[in-house]
Amino acid sequence: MLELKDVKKTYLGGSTALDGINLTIGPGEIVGLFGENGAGKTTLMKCVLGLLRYQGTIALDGAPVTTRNIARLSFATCEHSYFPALTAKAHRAFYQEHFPNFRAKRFEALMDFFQLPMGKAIRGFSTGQKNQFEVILALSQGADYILMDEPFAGNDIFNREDFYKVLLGILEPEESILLSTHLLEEVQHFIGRAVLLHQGKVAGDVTTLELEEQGRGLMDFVKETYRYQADRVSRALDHLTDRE
Ligand SMILES: Nc1ncnc2c1ncn2[C@@H]1O[C@H](COP(=O)(O)OP(=O)(O)OP(=O)(O)O)[C@@H](O)[C@H]1O
Repeated sequence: MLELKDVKKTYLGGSTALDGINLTIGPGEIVGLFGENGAGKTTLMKCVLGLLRYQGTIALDGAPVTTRNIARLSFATCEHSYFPALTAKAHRAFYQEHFPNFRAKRFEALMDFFQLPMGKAIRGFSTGQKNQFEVILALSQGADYILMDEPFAGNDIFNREDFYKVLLGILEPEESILLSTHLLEEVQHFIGRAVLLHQGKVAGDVTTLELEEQGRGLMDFVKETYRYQADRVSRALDHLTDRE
């Protein structure tokens, strides 16, 4: 169980990115993390991983996240965490040595799925391939909480859609995913729960089962939560062009 209690993050210079986040993610949950640009999604993940200082508490099965349990968390980010000069083969050897639960079979199956070469330095991959490799590492590390922050920037729709299907097929029941993305419609059949952030606060939290029971779609829920203003574009244009 990953538990965030009253987590606050204020960056130097005074910008409040997280404003009292309470969130619990249990084993096996696949959670979509949504929110406008600047809502706090990346900051939340970085706090969980201990990459940023924060106020409040974050615990993994009741224990703080430290070097003792950090391997239970993995992170795929478009800021990338792989070694650009190393090949996939060298990454496999490195991960095998440093992560006792490394899933070599999954690593190879995903390399094969994305048709990535084992013997080429990652810096020679295309942007989309680099992101694919980042995701492969996060999924193969052997973590039970896998955090993915906009993992598919630069990937084509065919790769993304097939990938979600493959992912659902390979995940073990105890593996949890926290996936931040703006591609809401694309992941709606993949996730089991949606958490909506707005200005550093949890604005909505719903399971897809609850939505089904209410006969509502994820898009309806999101629009209602954000009180989506259909006339936003025209108002902005009016404002920009000084129309009355
Ligand atoms: N290093 C930083 N220094 C100062 N402010 C920051 C820093 N990183 C993020 N912020 C601010 O914190 C807030 C949350 O940013 P964050 O990157 O977590 O949002 P996000 O939801 O991931 O956005 P996006 O969808 O655009 O990636 C924003 O107001 C942002 O400007």
